[in-house]
Amino acid sequence: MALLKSFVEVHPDSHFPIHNLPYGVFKPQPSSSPRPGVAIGDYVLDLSEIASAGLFDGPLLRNSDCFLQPNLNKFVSLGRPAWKEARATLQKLLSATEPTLRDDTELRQKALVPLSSAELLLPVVVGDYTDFFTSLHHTKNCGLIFRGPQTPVLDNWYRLPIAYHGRASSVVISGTDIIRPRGQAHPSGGSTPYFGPSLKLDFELEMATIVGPGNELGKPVDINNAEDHIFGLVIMNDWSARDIQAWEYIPLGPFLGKSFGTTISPWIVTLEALEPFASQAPKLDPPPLPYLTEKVSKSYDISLEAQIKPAGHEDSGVVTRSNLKHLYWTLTQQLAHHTINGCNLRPGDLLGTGTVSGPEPESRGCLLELTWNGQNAVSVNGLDRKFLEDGDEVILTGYCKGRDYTIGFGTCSGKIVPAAP
Ligand SMILES: O=C(O)/C=C/C(=O)CC(=O)CC(=O)O
Ligand SMILES: [Ca+2]
Ligand SMILES: [Mg+2]
Repeated sequence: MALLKSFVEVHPDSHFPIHNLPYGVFKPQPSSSPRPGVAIGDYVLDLSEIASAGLFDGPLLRNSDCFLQPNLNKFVSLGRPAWKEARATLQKLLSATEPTLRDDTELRQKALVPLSSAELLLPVVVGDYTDFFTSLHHTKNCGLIFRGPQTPVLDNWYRLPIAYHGRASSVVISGTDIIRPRGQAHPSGGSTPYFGPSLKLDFELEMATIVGPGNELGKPVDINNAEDHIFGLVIMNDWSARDIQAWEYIPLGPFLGKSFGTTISPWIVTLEALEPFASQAPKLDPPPLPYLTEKVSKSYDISLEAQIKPAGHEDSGVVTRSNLKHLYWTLTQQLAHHTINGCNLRPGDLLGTGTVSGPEPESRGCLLELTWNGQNAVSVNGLDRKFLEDGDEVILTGYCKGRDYTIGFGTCSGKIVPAAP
């Protein structure tokens, strides 16, 4: 690629260089209406202003009102040709050599909003949320902890990407407080369930696909077209109450132990921006059925990290570092499998990858694994943690490091506040 540089100054460590241009939804002022934007350095470019100025002048977006909406659902429904057109238009408008926006003081002042003053909102209306379970390391560790050493990973796991249907209503944007859930749990050794605030509140370090056009009911997505239905990715924290979960989820799966809150990062990083970081996906053994066999099987090299910031502390401490490339099933296999029975996906649906644990003990993606269900503590700035305490803030982040730039996701954070009385 020719040297791409913006007239907007971008710090070399910024997550948001001109190569990224992730999409979000924001309000420039508390009283403004929500509108789409892309992040560039320390600014958000207001796409409603760019559209109103007639600057989306390509054939697909010229007459579209997709950027005059309070969410990105319409834009993501348009599909890859429109996404590529928007990216080309925006990279040109923001480039150092293009005068249209650079030299129009009035438009620049309206359209470039400092990130520090913007309120970031959920980028899409999430109609449905599904969570997969595609890290072999996470699956093995959970199996050993919850089910013992006999068969920590069941045979079906290697044959299909296992998932459960999550709860879309409690998907929240980064920065939203998470109220410690109350519920039933089985006390060890006891026969009567305990009821009260969860004693084993955990985070899960995940990423999630934001679905693009989706499919009609009854018409599965072919595995080799599945990529056309992936608009981009976000970082996700699938908060989990391990005590509630362990007691309630046999035999039907996760329910109240997970549905009290799921946090996503505000910026959707597109597959176009991630393409330079695509890598060969792991070889599956046994080979998958034909409907899950893809001509090109891609992973992405995305470094992931979880930090905890205890109440009253200035600094956060890193508790784990992992990478999206550790996943066994690809994003496209997850998506194609989801539709194989005819189930329809809709624009803005959220498909969690599952907890992204790596092979080393330091790369485990949740406290359940890191502390082996509370048997050991991890150290956070000199404090011991087995599970999350009130006031703890969990900060997830992810990025791809290129030679001259970083493609980042920003942060996905949430603070635990005490349970309702
Ligand atoms: O293995 C279990 O019993 C439980 C696993 C989870 O809670 C993980 C889940 O939400 C899916 C994932 O994040 O991989
Ligand atoms: Ca999960
Ligand atoms: Mg959840």
